[in-house]
Amino acid sequence: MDYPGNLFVVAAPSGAGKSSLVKALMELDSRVQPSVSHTTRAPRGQEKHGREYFFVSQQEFDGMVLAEAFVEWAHVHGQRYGTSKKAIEDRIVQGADVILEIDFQGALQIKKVFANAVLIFILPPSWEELRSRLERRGEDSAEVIELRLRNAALEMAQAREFDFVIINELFERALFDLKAIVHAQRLKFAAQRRARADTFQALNIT
Ligand SMILES: Nc1nc2c(ncn2[C@@H]2O[C@H](COP(=O)(O)OP(=O)(O)O)[C@@H](O)[C@H]2O)c(=O)[nH]1
Ligand SMILES: Nc1ncnc2c1ncn2[C@@H]1O[C@H](COP(=O)(O)OP(=O)(O)O)[C@@H](O)[C@H]1O
Repeated sequence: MDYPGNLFVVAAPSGAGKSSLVKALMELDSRVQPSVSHTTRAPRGQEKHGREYFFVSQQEFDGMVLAEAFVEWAHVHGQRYGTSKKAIEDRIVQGADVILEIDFQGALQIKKVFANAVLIFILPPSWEELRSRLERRGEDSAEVIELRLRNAALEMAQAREFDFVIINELFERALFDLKAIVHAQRLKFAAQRRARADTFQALNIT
């Protein structure tokens, strides 16, 4: 499938800094729009329905799975999370670049459906720093933090499957890398689309 917009997928273990990086990228680059996922987990302090996530019940999530409303969904940290078709398709058809913050299982599913999706993995500089960021964020209980750290090893083992890996040690440096990847890939895909359109025209392919 080919659309005028591009898909960027960012995955990382919890606490590596992906939400902060994606938020900062969107402030710098208005062509990048978020995909808002559905989840069965409860909202955290400042989170709003429809902004960070659509917070739904298990039954609502089941209904969406049955209705084939998701491009991908997965079990993560004991909850379910999914990207709806609605969250991305309209926007990439209109030429926007959509960025998905999802786990590695979802990222690999997306790559199967959208072969041109750009997969970016964010790594923390060390285990100590990952733990301390989760603790400093202060949003999760001690048990939830331990679960997320246990799952982090499995998630980080998937980093090699991604197109790009960014180490988020210094925030500004990691943001620069993310911005550079998005800009370079955008230019690459635009050039490919132009070359294909020119060739189709030259060969009278309609
Ligand atoms: N597969 C999939 N994973 C998602 C989706 N939305 C969020 N996630 C992932 O679920 C995990 C937990 O997210 P969240 O509860 O917001 O915690 P955080 O990553 O610590 O901020 C993260 O790895 C997210 O990237 C989605 O739509 N699909
Ligand atoms: N490079 C960094 N250096 C120090 N702290 C960071 C850095 N990047 C993010 N953080 C902090 O780490 C915590 C986790 O970041 P967050 O973006 O919520 O991670 P994720 O979305 O991957 O779970 C937040 O408190 C955030 O402000």
